[in-house]
Amino acid sequence: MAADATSNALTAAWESVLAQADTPTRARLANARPLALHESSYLLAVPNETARERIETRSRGAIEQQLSAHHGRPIHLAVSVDPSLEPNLEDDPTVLAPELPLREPTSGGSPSAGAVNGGRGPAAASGAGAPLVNGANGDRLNPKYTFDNFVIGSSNRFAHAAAVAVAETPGKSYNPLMIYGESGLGKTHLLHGIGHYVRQYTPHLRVKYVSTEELTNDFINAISENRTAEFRRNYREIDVLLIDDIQFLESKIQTQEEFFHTFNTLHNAQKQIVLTSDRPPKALEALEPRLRSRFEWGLLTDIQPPDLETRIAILRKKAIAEHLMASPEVLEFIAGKIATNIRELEGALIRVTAFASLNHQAVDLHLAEEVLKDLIPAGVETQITPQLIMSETASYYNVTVEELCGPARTHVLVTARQIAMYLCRELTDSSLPAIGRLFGGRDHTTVMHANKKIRQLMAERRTIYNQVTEITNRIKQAATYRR
Ligand SMILES: Nc1ncnc2c1ncn2[C@@H]1O[C@H](COP(=O)(O)OP(=O)(O)OP(=O)(O)O)[C@@H](O)[C@H]1O
Repeated sequence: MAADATSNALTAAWESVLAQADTPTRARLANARPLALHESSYLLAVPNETARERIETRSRGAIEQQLSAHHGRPIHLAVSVDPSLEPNLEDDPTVLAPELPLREPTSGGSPSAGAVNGGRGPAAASGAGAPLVNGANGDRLNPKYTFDNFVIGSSNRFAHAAAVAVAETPGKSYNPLMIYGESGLGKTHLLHGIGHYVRQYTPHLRVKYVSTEELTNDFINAISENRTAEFRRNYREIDVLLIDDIQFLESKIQTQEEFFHTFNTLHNAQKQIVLTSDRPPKALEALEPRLRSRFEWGLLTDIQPPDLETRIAILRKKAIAEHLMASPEVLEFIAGKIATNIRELEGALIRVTAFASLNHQAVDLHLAEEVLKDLIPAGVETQITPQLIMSETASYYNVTVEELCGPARTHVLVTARQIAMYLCRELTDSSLPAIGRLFGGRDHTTVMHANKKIRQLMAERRTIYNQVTEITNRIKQAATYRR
């Protein structure tokens, strides 16, 4: 009853805001959802960073005024990003649409992409960023991530075999199956591979794929809207539950509690659970011990970085699948350059072939060397830290690091911030949440968004590509100087 009253008060306040809003504000609020009113803070969720920026910069005053009038006391608006509110997970590409009034980069049009480590660059769009489709069971699987497209080598043979075993007899072989390993080594690919396989060969089974971030958002929304029964049905009436990046459950106490019960329900009913993580359960220190121990009940398997032969084989497969023309010696050259992340490996191949095609040149060794000349050789320790990236980016845009981490959302600051976040992800091992914390305590979804946005803009706009390249060069120079 009390919850109903709270929810009614929240809705009534929101309706009063919408009623008073002018047309542009109403458009900005189209997919917004009020989450909670806590004392003098009104919490609103919007689907993406663009919407948040627009509301913060253009509509905050009017909304706060109306909320304060409605409640008869000063109300502060807090806007969070919840990507699940997005009808289609693609972002609004207009966030940085107007060209920025910035000084021109000193070196334009360098063939080397911005990111020195082979960056996910524009290329990544065809990999992890590829669209997810809704399957018959409501699961969302990337059509490219199948077992057929997965190259097996000594580094991933065991994980692949375990994934196939689980896909063939869900709930019977290993439960849960937990695959862990560093970023970009194929964990998500295997998870989707299981999903595809089950859908193809046992279509009556219900498969659900979610990232831990979506799971957490779903749970928060369910609580705030009194829909926990529905949430439980959605996660418990499932035959194969595939959860990506479970490390993001760390420190989320309430979601952990809920997931604990979901896990038990599924496990008791012999339903299959598959998890991926960047670390083994033991290293997930901010996870409840009872969950950690459950993750160890079934089979734990890691994925290691691939050896040279596997890397070449992955590139060959990718080149064939994407109709990219590259000779064996070029593939070997690229595979020799990037050893630790398959996403970067694919990114480098796509960058080389894209550059050749843009400039009507053949993909030969000389061109590949030129395009990838800024890559940091495998195994070389760099002194690139998030702090260095932040200070170099701030100085490039003539802003301070405090401003970069602060709340202001002018176009220049938004671009600078997103590029700095992108480079932190590309050039350092920092996790998304760690980067978010460095940038004034922002959420990891904000960092994820920035990453995706800059990758997309680098592919679409030469200005951004050049700016990222120039800032990267400066960072490298500074890091070399410090060595
Ligand atoms: N063995 C493989 N064969 C073919 N492609 C692979 C293989 N391993 C990884 N890839 C490709 O590398 C890219 C990155 O893989 P994926 O997204 O699965 O990594 P991940 O381990 O889940 O990384 P993260 O932890 O950052 O999410 C994907 O495009 C994937 O298809």
